[in-house]
Amino acid sequence: MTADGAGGAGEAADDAIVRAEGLAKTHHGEGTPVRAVRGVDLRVARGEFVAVTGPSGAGKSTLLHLLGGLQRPDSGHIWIDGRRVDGLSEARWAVLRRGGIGVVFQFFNLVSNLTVADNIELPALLAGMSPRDARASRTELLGDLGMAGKERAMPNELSGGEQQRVALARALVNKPSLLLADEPAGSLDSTGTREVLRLLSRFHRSGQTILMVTHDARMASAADRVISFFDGRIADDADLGGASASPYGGVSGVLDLDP
Ligand SMILES: Nc1ncnc2c1ncn2[C@@H]1O[C@H](COP(=O)(O)OP(=O)(O)OP(=O)(O)O)[C@@H](O)[C@H]1O
Repeated sequence: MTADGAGGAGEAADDAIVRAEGLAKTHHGEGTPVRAVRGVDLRVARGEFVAVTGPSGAGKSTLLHLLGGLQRPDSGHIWIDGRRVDGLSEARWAVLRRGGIGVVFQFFNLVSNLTVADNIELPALLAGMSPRDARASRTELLGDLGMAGKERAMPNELSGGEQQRVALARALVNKPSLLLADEPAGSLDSTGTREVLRLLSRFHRSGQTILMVTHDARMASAADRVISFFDGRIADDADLGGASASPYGGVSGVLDLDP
């Protein structure tokens, strides 16, 4: 095993951005412990767009939290970009999320006393981007998300959907090798969903690896691959054959969201 724990012959040839083996997590809240993730093996190749779907309570968000270092597995191993990460400290996970992993969750977690512009630029500046490049990147992302002109707004002046888009822009500003997204259009109307989907598809076409949890079949059908999660396990893993090569996903009418 190497110093960072990524051992084994052939490791260097593995183009997986994410690899997990035997991942398990039980939540000990009030009442009976919940076995949310029960032995998951997963491999996401560089450049893939993977959707994770499944019923409420299946463990999808827990899986994403484990892969983003926001919760710790009880057992199993995780590699990100070939590097073993399940033993990393909180601080090292934070560094990884700042640089290599963009995370956008259902709750936007924007900094309430910073403007939209500052919320998006902050992670870029923390990762060492020049103020000029951070500003340019922020302007492009806000334009793509239909939010140009909202730079100086405070998060509490935005609708939920707008906050969601700012959170997505913030997650993408550092061009992370992996985007983890939990219901990235969860609170958006059909127009907002369409914008987010278009943006995700565009980033994916330019090489962005995306692992997205969604309840929305329209969102899922934009992915290359759909994993059905059930009772803490992968119940099905279907390759859609590069569906997202089309800007609107591979399923006819996927973006025909309006009633
Ligand atoms: N912090 C926690 N403490 C206790 N139980 C938890 C905790 N987080 C999740 N759970 C439980 O673990 C199970 C899986 O939850 P999780 O949020 O991962 O499922 P999900 O598939 O993402 O659901 P949803 O689609 O409703 O978001 C559920 O039964 C949930 O109640």
